[in-house]
Amino acid sequence: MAKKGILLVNLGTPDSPETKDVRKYLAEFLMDPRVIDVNPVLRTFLVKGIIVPFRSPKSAKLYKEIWDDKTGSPLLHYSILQHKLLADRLGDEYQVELAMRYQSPSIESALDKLKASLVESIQVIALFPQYASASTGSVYEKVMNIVGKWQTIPSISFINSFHDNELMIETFADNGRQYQPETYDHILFSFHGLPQRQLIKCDHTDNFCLKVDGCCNTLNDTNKFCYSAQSHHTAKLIAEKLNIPKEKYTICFQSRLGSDPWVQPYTSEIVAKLAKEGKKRLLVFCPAFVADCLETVYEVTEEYGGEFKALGGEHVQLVESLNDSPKWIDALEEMVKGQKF
Ligand SMILES: C=CC1=C(C)c2cc3[nH]c(cc4nc(cc5[nH]c(cc1n2)c(C)c5CCC(=O)O)C(CCC(=O)O)=C4C)c(C)c3C=C
Ligand SMILES: [Fe+2]
Ligand SMILES: [Fe+2]
Repeated sequence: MAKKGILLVNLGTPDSPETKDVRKYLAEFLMDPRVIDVNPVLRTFLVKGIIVPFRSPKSAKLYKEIWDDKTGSPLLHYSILQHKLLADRLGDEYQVELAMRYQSPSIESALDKLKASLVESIQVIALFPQYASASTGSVYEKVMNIVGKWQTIPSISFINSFHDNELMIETFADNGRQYQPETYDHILFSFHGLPQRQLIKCDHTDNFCLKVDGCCNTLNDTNKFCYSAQSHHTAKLIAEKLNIPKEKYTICFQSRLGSDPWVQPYTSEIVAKLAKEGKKRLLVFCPAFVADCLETVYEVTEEYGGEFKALGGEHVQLVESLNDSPKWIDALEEMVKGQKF
């Protein structure tokens, strides 16, 4: 009997922490028109002329800090575990493949495997809880470009986002609970940032995101695809599960690149403000990531942790990502089985 194909796709990571591989990764990633969304001439100049040459050696040093001798990049390591655990869970009726949007394993090679197995359908899950054109949108465009050239196109489905998935929220809450959030001075929900213009472009009404006061802080029918509003919603659901009162947490955005305005407030500014207010211990959730990666392990723990301590704080504790938690695999299984063709 024909199997059902499942394609899990995460962002991608360099093949090694060496500068040449980081350069190759950053060039592929940042030349994506959905990531650096400016005209092609300016994008090529910015990426190939400035960002890649200057950033690659610095990023390579950071990747070396988080690279494990045996398992390599945490992002790839946990993605491989998630793939294996989900495949085991789903059994013979399904064929599950893993791909990365950038670098390896490629989306092309994973789709080729599903094609060769004559799967009856393909369900694509971009592993980003909140929708952004630069992440989920880019994965789905790439899949459509490849599959669109096939002679026979199977039934295919995409999940726009899973920012409010109950089992995912519970997994983050369970991970946080073990640190006893009530013993921390303040809690941060730090999401990957996004240029503000990308929020505006995702607003199909053209007069809501960043135009109406508080527009991107509350999810509603008008802004249901807004990355910021979805992020706020995820954070509120985790905070509710843990009974964290509103005044005890802040939603913020990290990893800004370049000088254009990104979604605010910036995590670095919040960390500095909290240190100046005399807060000593921070607990940080990063619910834009389903696997620990450079942006969580290094940026939160080392970079923000260092900045916080330099300003008088004592400790920044990262809450682990979903990684290989059984409940997160339950969430993936539920997403797969809940999808009707
Ligand atoms: C959560 C989803 C992500 C969105 C949205 C996103 C947008 C985005 N990112 C950059 C620039 C960089 N991001 C980098 C690393 C990185 N980004 C995500 C996820 C999203 N990015 C992840 C999971 C990672 C970690 C990868 C890993 O190998 O661990 C990097 C590289 C690291 C560095 O040099 O600092 C850059 C650069 C932009 C410009 C952008 C939106 C427009
Ligand atoms: Fe990123
Ligand atoms: Fe918005």
